[in-house]
Amino acid sequence: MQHYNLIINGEQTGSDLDKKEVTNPATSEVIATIPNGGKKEAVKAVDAAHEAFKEWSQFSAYERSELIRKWYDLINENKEDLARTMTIEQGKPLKEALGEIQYANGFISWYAEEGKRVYGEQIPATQRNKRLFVHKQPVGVVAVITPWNFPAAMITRKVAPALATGCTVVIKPANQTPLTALKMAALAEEAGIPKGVVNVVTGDSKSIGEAWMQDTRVRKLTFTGSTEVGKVLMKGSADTVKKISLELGGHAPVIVMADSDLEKAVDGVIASKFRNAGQTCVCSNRIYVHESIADTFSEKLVEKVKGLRVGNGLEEGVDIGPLIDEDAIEKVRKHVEDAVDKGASVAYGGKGIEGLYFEPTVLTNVNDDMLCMNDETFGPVAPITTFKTEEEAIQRANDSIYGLAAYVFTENITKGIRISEQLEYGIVGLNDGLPSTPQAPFGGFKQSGLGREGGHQGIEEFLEVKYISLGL
Ligand SMILES: NC(=O)C1=CN([C@@H]2O[C@H](COP(=O)(O)OP(=O)(O)OC[C@H]3O[C@@H](n4cnc5c(N)ncnc54)[C@H](OP(=O)(O)O)[C@@H]3O)[C@@H](O)[C@H]2O)C=CC1
Ligand SMILES: O=C(O)CCCC(=O)O
Repeated sequence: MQHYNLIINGEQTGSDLDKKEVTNPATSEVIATIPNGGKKEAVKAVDAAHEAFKEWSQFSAYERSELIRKWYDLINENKEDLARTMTIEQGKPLKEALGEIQYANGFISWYAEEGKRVYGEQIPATQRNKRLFVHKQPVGVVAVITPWNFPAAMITRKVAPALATGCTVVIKPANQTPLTALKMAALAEEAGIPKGVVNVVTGDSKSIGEAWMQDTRVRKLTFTGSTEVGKVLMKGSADTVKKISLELGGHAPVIVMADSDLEKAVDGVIASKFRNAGQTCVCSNRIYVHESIADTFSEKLVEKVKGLRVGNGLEEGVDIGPLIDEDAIEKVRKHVEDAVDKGASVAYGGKGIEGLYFEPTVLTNVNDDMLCMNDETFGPVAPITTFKTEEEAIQRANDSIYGLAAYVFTENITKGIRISEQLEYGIVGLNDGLPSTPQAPFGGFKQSGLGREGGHQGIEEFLEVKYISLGL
């Protein structure tokens, strides 16, 4: 079995530490071990990143771009291996893992270019003898904490813009899926990105997080994960007043209007709901269908869901892999049981399968009091409820503490825009079940987070604005 090391200051280190096991959720086999790092390693990583910042921040944007682009090329050359590693540590089907590597690399290629467009400004002065300039500078050392559901893309969506601006990073990938991240960081070294610019620490998340939150040299935290941990990190960052970006939980509503193209709507829900076995924060969680088309929509959805194959993600033709762990299965089971107890019908699926697998499930006759309509299921369950009017659908869709993604299906584009504008969500897929893309801003309203990742908005999160007033 392979043992992976921490990457600090360009060195593979930590083989003397206690080990944590990484398991394959498809088989429950231990596939690798990683160091159980803690405060000491977290501080060493910041030492390295802080030192490396002095040089890396002085590279020109074009020099950094060239190295970041080499990293892109190496990831591309190694995409099959990275995807396989992802499937065995995370569970998602190989075709989806490959798609994620390409998506992740999309952030690298996009920000390799966007770093060249960090423009300043000159502001007209009041007096003749003054010149007013605005510069943008990298914030400094950035702490990056990522979840297990997207082991590659959540890293690059943060690290690529950070590196493009001249920041250096200390990364804590999820301990359940650290291998893809460690391999990608090793490729960054191989690409010639200077030592200390990209550091990775695995281990005791609480100690590592606390060390970084308390360290005044860490100027920014960027996190994707649960709202609960996001709040802990937000509080922890307050003492040193760090900049923070948080990409937290979601509870995406889907509104299917009576005039929607049903094929498009069903395909959109399949894409958004069953991607990564329902384990994304932009997965549709609540499906509001106009009462006049609800039966037809449900029948068509069930027909398509029947065609989804569940199994080990390494097998050809599998669409839905295992969930990440026993807690995830338990949560999904609880949501289905609660819905059935409160009157929902199981139109398809509804049960766990041996191991960490759960049948893709469609529930009908769902109401707003059910757990699945209020709490992120993070599993392959599609709950369908009906509505009578546009106002009712919008009001119920907005009735959530979350505000990450929402979806609307209608062939009337005026209506589609009108509804999209009223939804209190950071991302709206209008006749589109997969809106995420590197060049567009990703992030949420309300308790779904702060800041944006992706797009030109995503690079601003890593920049400080400096105003220089020149007296002539
Ligand atoms: N927005 C999103 O994309 C995601 C949302 N979620 C939601 O959150 C639920 C729980 O998932 P879970 O994986 O537990 O998410 P967490 O928020 O617990 O984990 C996300 C990351 O934060 C780390 N972490 C956990 N606690 C701390 C801490 N005190 N200080 C610093 N870092 C910490 C984790 O480390 P480690 O786990 O390695 O110990 C992991 O790297 C899911 O069921 C889902 O509802 C989950 C993942 C992604
Ligand atoms: O936050 C997540 O669940 C991962 C991001 C998914 C996406 O980029 O579409």
